[in-house]
Amino acid sequence: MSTGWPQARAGQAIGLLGGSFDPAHEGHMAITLEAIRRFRLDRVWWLVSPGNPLKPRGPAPMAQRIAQAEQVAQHPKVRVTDIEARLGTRYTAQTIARLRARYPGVDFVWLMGADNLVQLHRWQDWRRIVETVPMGVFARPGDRLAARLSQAARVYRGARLPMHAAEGLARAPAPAWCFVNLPMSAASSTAIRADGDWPGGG
Ligand SMILES: Nc1ncnc2c1ncn2[C@@H]1O[C@H](COP(=O)(O)OP(=O)(O)OP(=O)(O)O)[C@@H](O)[C@H]1O
Ligand SMILES: O=C(O)c1ccc[n+]([C@@H]2O[C@H](COP(=O)([O-])O)[C@@H](O)[C@H]2O)c1
Repeated sequence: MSTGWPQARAGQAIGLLGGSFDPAHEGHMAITLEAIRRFRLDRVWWLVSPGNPLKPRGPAPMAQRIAQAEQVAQHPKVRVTDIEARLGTRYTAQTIARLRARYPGVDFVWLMGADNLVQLHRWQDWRRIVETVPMGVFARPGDRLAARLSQAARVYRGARLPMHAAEGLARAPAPAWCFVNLPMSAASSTAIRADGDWPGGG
């Protein structure tokens, strides 16, 4: 079980993949590995959320989601964490502010799928997030077009880096974001829960 604070040194580039992970699946791993490669990240931390503020249904218990995520995230550069539970945060803007204070000199990059870019403008202090950390956004089946047309993409269209500049994203001053087209994974927690393959699912 991942407890304790992960280590990071000043100068390192750390990707943050926040999620419900209810349960974790190959899609999470696919974007994590792509982020490490494209953005030259030293590590990716999975932030297992105590509960997405926009999702009405509560997730399976934290300990269960963490244990399952650790089975999926078998990679030396990937760390599953309960950081948000420790910090007592579930809003990303607050989490990022607290992490930056706790890890001075570390370059954090927020990672998410295209479906989350579509609704980013509904998150608490969403502009502060975009203006604080660079963001890597990953194509997801069905959401590519909506992501491009999203409010966040339109407001920050001038801050978008082309794919060939992705390796500089972590060191770029915010706002900066990059949309990554990759062989898309159709995996989703919703589908796994619907199949009845996740005991925490409802
Ligand atoms: N197949 C995928 N391709 C791209 N991004 C993904 C994929 N699956 C999850 N993500 C991204 O990973 C992050 C965490 O996802 P989350 O834990 O909510 O899984 P999910 O499959 O989207 O769950 P649910 O179906 O319950 O909404 C989100 O930013 C999400 O967009
Ligand atoms: O900060 C917010 O207002 C906010 C609203 C919705 C989602 N988020 C974060 O987005 C991440 C992805 O959530 P999910 O449930 O789609 O995996 C996770 O870290 C959530 O805490 C954050």
